[in-house]
Amino acid sequence: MSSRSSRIAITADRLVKRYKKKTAVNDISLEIHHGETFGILGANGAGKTTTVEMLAGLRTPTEGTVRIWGLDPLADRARVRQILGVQLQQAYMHGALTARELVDLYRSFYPNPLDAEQALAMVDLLDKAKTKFDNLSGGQMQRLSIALALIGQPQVVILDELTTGLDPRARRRIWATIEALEEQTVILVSHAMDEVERLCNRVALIDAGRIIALGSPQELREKAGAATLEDAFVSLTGKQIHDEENEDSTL
Ligand SMILES: Nc1ncnc2c1ncn2[C@@H]1O[C@H](COP(=O)(O)OP(=O)(O)OP(=O)(O)O)[C@@H](O)[C@H]1O
Repeated sequence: MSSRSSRIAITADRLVKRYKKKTAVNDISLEIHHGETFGILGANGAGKTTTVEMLAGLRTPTEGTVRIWGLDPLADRARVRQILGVQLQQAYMHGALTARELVDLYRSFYPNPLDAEQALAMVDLLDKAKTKFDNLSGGQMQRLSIALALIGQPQVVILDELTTGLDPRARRRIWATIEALEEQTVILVSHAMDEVERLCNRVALIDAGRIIALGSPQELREKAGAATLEDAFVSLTGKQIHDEENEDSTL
C-alpha cells in the first residue's frame, strides 16, 4: 500500500437503509481517505450498491449521514456534483444521444473536464463517437460510463462493477487508467478478486448489510488465514463470491 494522506474524503456514519421489511444496509460506518482506492466487496444482495448509492446521494438513507469533502450529498447536491463522478450498475443514460453528445453533456457539469477526444480515447471509443448510446454493445456502454465517471476529473469517483463483462484487454486498459489516478479518491464495488487485489488499498467486506471485515487485501487474507482474497472472502462470509470466471457460484 502506498503512503496516503490521512485526510478524510468520505465519511459514512451509521448508515441504514430499510425497504419495507428488508434491511439492505444495517449500520455501516466508514472513513475513506483522500487519494485512496477503497473496495467494497460482497456477495449478490449484500448491500453494496445501496451503500454506494447513499454515498453518492442517489438514495436517501433511512438513518445515518454521509459527508463527501465535508458536504452532504443530499443537501449540497449542486456542489457535490462538481466533485463526484459516478459509474453505476444501471446507467441512467439518455439512449438517443451519441457517445460524443453524452461526453459533451457530462463535460458541462464540471469546472475542469478532460478533453472530449481524450476521454473517448481513454476507453477506446473514438470510433464510436457518432453512435447512439442505445446502439453501443454492452461492453461499449460500460466503457463509456467509465469515461463519463472520470470525465470531470472529480475528486471522488464511484465505480460499481468496474470491468464486469469486459474482455481481458479492456479490463487491463481500464485498470491502468484507474491506477493512474493519484490524487483522486476511488470507491470500487466489485466481485472480481483480481481487480480488488490489484487496485484497492483497503477493502470493506459486506455481508447482509454490515461490514464484517475491513483492511488491506493482505490484512484480510492474514485475518482469515487464507492464501487468496477469494478464500478469505469465503472463510469470513461463509459464502461464495459471484465473479466473472465462475458465473454459477452465486449464493
Ligand atoms: N428498491 C428496493 N426495494 C426493495 N429491496 C431492495 C431495493 N433495492 C435493493 N433491495 C434489496 O436490498 C438488498 C441489497 O441490494 P443491493 O443492490 O444493495 O445489493 P448488492 O450487494 O449491490 O448486490 P449485487 O451484487 O447483486 O448487485 C437486496 O436484498 C435487494 O433485493
